Amino acid sequence: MINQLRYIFSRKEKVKIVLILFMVIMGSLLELMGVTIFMPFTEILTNPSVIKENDYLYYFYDLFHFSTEQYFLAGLTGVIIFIYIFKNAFLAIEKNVIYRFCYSTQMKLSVNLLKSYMKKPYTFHLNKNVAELQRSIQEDTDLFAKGIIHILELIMEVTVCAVLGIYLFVVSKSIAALVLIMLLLCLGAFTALSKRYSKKLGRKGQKYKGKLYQWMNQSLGGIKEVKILNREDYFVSAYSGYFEKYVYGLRINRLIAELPRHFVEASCMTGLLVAILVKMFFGYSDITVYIPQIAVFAVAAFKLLPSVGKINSHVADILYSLPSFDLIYRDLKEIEGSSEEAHGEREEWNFEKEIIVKDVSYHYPDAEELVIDKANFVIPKGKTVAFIGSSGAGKTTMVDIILGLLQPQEGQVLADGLDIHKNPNTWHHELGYIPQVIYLSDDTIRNNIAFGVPSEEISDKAVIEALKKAQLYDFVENLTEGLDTFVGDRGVRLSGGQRQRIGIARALYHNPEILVLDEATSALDNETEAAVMEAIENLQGMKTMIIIAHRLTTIKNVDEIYEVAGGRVLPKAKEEVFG
Ligand SMILES: Nc1ncnc2c1ncn2[C@@H]1O[C@H](COP(=O)(O)OP(=O)(O)OP(=O)(O)O)[C@@H](O)[C@H]1O
Repeated sequence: MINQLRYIFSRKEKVKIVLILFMVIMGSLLELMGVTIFMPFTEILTNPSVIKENDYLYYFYDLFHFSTEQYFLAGLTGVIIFIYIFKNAFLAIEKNVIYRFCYSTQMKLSVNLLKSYMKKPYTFHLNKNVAELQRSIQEDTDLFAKGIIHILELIMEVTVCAVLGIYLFVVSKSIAALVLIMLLLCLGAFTALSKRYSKKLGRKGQKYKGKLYQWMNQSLGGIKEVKILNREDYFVSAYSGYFEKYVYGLRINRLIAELPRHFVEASCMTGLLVAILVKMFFGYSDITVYIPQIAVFAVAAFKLLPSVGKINSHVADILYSLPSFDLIYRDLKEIEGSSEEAHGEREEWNFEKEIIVKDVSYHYPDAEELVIDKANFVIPKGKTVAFIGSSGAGKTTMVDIILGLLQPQEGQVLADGLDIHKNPNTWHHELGYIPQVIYLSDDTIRNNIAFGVPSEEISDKAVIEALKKAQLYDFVENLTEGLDTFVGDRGVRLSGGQRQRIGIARALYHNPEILVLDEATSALDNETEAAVMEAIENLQGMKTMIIIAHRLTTIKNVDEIYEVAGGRVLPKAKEEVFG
């Protein structure tokens, strides 16, 4: 764990941790002062003449020229009040510093994880469940922050206990020894229990939390199909099943964390009282001799016992959050260096001539069979090329390779000699991509078209131009709020064809040289499909276009057709395709 923390925290944060530890030790010393100050207080209360008998007390009595013992006691009361106010103010500030540090760490890790996941190659996302990534970004970073709080609080409690323990030992060795033995026994037993169960429970909790996110996404993401098929109960029961397992783990871990507190309190109180009785029967019989000692022990016990209970609780909570420490460390380390930043900055580059696909072969990381086997073809600038083939033949795979999302195991894709997989940032600048299902965010039409461009940098002129080319401008112009119209979550307030054309406008916003279209014909009716295709056909000749065709009717006017079948990508004459 130490190595993980050393890796996760920056130099500046490590300095902050040292400062926090210093504050923690200061806080513990203040706690000690709060307790020790009661010893002279109770002594003077029971026997005022002690002021003159005790050299230290008399020194202060004389120094401040107190005329009576009552005034001295009043002065001492003032000091105690001050110490308590100062101590509690200091502890409040200390907590604020700890919380600020931990929650800003949580924010930093969450943002870093999101950024790192987004920078990972496309293949990383093919093998990952979105729910798991959501959980890591949200829940694991939350558990990490809580884990750090527990570690700092554990150090705080241990210091308090150690300092108070030493002090009690000075006051009365026999009582302190007995209490200490009781405490150590309790601590040992319960720490062993948490060690055995808490980390395991944490790992399971992490797994179930991922499942909860997954079922939440599935239930609400597919709400249309769910409602029509009346499958609400199925999704709710799967969700509640995982929640039951998740809360079981939470409950057991909380019990492991909380039980010792009560056990420790009961057993230590017993130890303390038995020790006093033993002293009384076998030592001096005059109970007043013990009053100051008992008072100190009472105050100390008041502080010490909850602290010991909390130590157990923190240990259990730290162990529960360890799987999140592991995950964050592993993910940040794995991501380090493999992000696409390694591909460097975008260069000034314009596509002028052709895309050459040269001996390209590809298989998915977890499969051996080649989906694309030695593909060779050329797409000249300004031409429209369609890929046809049966479902599962590899059309999308071929296009994803051209998009630079999938890196072929063999061969190259060269655009005017530029290896697109070595220069993805430069390449992507020339591309516009229109997927089958357009992802629309719950935002305005303007922001959905400029997608990812900060509001103040959006050019309305470019948005309108893109809408016109996508043949959607008339529709938007007639909306009361025009470009400011909200489209609803995933564009629920738009029709399928409108969503598709927003996708086209989005791809055109940057005025890219090459347009890649995964035809969404299956989702559209004939009339809408015709409108969408008309928008696309209008762009022919102006742009280089690559179309994944699902219906032959839509590609009558393309320049070239390639058929993907059995891993091969071969040109097809139009006469052959259309008979
Ligand atoms: N992430 C993946 N991991 C493993 N195999 C995959 C993955 N994605 C696709 N495949 C497999 O690769 C093959 C080609 O898939 P691809 O999506 O390219 O076909 P397609 O021609 O575009 O099909 P469709 O027309 O149905 O969209 C299929 O057999 C598919 O099962």
